Amino acid sequence: MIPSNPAVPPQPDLHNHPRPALEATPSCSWLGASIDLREVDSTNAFIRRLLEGDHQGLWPLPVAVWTGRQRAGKGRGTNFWWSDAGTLTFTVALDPAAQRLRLDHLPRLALACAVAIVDVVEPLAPQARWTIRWPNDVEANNLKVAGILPERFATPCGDRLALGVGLNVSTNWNHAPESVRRMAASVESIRGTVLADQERRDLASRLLERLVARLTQLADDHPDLAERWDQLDQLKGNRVRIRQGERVLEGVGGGIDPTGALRLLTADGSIQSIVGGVVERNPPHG
Ligand SMILES: O=C(O)CCCC[C@@H]1SC[C@@H]2NC(=O)N[C@@H]21
Repeated sequence: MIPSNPAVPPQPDLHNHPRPALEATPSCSWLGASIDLREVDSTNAFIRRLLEGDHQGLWPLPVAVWTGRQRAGKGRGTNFWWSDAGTLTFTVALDPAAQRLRLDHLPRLALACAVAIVDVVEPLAPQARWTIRWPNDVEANNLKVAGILPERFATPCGDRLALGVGLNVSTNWNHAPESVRRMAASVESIRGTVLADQERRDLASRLLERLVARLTQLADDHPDLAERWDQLDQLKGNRVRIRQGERVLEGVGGGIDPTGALRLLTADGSIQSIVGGVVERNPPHG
């Protein structure tokens, strides 16, 4: 089906021939364990049960959970996350101490992961304009290609982090809700052609590889990481409206600072550091 947003060119039909499934058990020495589920409610919810269950201390973190289908995919806040088997869907559970991550790194976790995703997808569709939509989306040509859901769990073994990723690789939008179709795209629809079988096979392990590299930069407070997310910032120079519960903040995006906060340049000339909230799509002009 063609998206109804007139600004969005029709997405090519890339789904009429059989292709290998997305590789969901990549070999990666960084992972202590990899669990591949045909179907689950949500990989983040599964990880939470794993980390809070009886055998919590026995799991060799990092653990990744992969699935071809989520019945109740979670987005940020109360949002749901729609996907199909063409979406690379996984959650990695981390022990922050083992990754040398401190509390103040946590707000930057999704950004580091977003940069890792761009590292992998940009070479597959280099003609597109790849951006990070603060705080946790990866977009191409202003269409959402990946969402990231970081969560923190307090367990008897200590704090644990879950990093949930949904990356639309070859998603078939025919059965997606209209609201999703209007704003989403896949790597293949952005590229305009299907990926080669080998590119599909390599995607998950490439992504893990880049994730490890970017998490290491985060732990080291390496300036390249912050420089990269600032370069990729979609909101920079654009009108932004952010909802924080009942509160609405308006201004112009002034970049993402090294702590991961969004700088908002407001009409009264001040700069506000925003650490949370929901960024509205299509804020009114004015
Ligand atoms: O865009 C968002 O608001 C975040 C979407 C995150 C989706 C991923 S898919 C894997 C993991 N499991 C979930 O239930 N959600 C995350």
